[in-house]
Amino acid sequence: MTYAVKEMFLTLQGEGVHSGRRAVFLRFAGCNLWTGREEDRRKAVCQFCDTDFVGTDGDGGGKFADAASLADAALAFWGEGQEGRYIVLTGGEPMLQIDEALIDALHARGFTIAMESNGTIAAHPGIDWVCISPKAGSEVVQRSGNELKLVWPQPGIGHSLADVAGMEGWAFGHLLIQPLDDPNAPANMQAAIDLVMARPRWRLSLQSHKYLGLR
Ligand SMILES: C[S@@+](CC[C@H](N)C(=O)[O-])C[C@H]1O[C@@H](n2cnc3c(N)ncnc32)[C@H](O)[C@@H]1O
Ligand SMILES: Nc1nc2[nH]cc(C(=O)O)c2c(=O)[nH]1
Ligand code: SF4
Ligand SMILES: [Mg+2]
Repeated sequence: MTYAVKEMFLTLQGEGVHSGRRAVFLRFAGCNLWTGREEDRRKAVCQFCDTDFVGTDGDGGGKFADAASLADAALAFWGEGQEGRYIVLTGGEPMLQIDEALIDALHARGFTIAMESNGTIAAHPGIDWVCISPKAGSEVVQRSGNELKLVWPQPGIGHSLADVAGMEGWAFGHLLIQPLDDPNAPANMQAAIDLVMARPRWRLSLQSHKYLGLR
């Protein structure tokens, strides 16, 4: 299997429970909820994406012929040291490309594997930390995992508290609300705070890399 990778880089995980953790980010090309082209955004299922995942032309990106060469490249980004090796598989939608061979190759190199997914494709069982971020208008089939990270407010979910209550019945270890980053960011932040104040099982997740000037 060949893998199409948009970019790879070493940074701190900016979001969620592991925010602040040193991590290699492996961003796969392509998504099933948007083509990634601006002219298609308004008709996409997911319309608020903050990420360029088109093509393989980013730093550290490319087409990798097999799992071993991709895992070797990821290890090179981590650098020296065996402790705490952590990789975040994201995209685009990573479950379009993740397979057993890649999971095994990353584990063989000592990585703990995290994934950021929209949940429309069942998560690979070998992933160590599963983060699912539901998108209004899509069918979330992956209703269990480590963290559920709901972008808020979200037209279609954001105005229906029943949807939020329903998600509280899913099998996640942590429930997180992440403010929608768009031109209404200040109001979105307040809406996210209001939701967490009203529903104490949820906690606020900030995209800290954007405040820190990290990738
Ligand atoms: C770019 S997505 C890639 C992984 C996967 N496709 C997904 O949606 O979970 C990574 C994370 O960024 C979040 N995200 C994307 N655009 C955002 C925005 N404008 N504001 C806040 N979070 C956003 C997603 O919900 C997801 O949790
Ligand atoms: N620093 C940093 N943390 C992140 N957490 C999730 C991200 C993503 O785009 O999946 C992301 C990202 O793009 N950068
Ligand atoms: S599902 Fe994820 S990668 Fe795809 S368009 Fe939405 S936020 Fe972007
Ligand atoms: Mg991002």
